[in-house]
Amino acid sequence: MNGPKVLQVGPLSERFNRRMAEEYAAEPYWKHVDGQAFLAGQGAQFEVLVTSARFGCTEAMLEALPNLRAVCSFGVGYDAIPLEPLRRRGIPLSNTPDVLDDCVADLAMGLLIDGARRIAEADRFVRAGNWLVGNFPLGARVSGKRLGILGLGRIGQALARRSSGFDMQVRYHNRRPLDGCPYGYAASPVELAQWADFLVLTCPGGPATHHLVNAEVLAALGPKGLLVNVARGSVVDEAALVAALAEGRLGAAALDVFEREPRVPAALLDMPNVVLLPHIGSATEETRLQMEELVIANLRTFIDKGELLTPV
Ligand SMILES: O=CC(=O)O
Repeated sequence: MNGPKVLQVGPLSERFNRRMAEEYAAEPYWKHVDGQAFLAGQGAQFEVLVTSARFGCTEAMLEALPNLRAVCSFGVGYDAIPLEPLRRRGIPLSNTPDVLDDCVADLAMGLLIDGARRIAEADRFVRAGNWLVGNFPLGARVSGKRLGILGLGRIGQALARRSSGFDMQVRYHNRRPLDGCPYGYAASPVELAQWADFLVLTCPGGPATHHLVNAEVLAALGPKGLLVNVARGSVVDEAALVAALAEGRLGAAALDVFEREPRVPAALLDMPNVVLLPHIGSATEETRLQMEELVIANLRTFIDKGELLTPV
């Protein structure tokens, strides 16, 4: 194929990998035993980097790509991609916004209901034969409760819309209040957590939100509070979360993301009041296909017009 040489950092679906190889002759970086050594010899030929929220890339990789002109990433978060070197070199980055909002918001709602009504725990109870011995303990009501959303962006707003079907009151915290927003604004994460029954994290990851949910926020959420995280593990001080749950200072947690994925703190594995998912927010057939199409649409637009369709 004529056109810019493409380097693909990590494998996505087989369908996507095949398209990248057949239609764009993309070089599969992950197949090189010593990727950095490969780039040291061959890096100068690549002009476009295709990666994902999960694989990201390192500063060393960017340095070994002196002719890089664009980065196209699969996923909405880009905290695994070093932005400063890209900005310095004027290299644009695209992500896949909008197409995954509904699925991530659906999962947040599912986790919220699971955490409050103890669905996964009740399932384990039945499977273990415990129903034959006694009744399952009561959960917490979902409808009519107070929903605090930390990060009212596109996904947070999709969640807020869903919560209206459950007659919930909604408040949020962002760095600044949103103009014309129908929901109440809390001036800090602590203030939001103090008010909320359920605190759901839908903010971006990265340095600006690192450990935004700390011991103080968890204490404010309290022994009846539920924390739901579909954002990034780095937003929560995981050690403080484990301690708060272990000591009964936080009611429950329902988590799709962790600080050191795929590693989950061992202490959480044995806690009945914790729901643990393997980062599946956008993981549906329909949404993943749309995300793939959007990566390819960005790549195509860059090849044809020298610009990206959904630049960050
Ligand atoms: O976590 C997934 C994403 O950022 O899309």
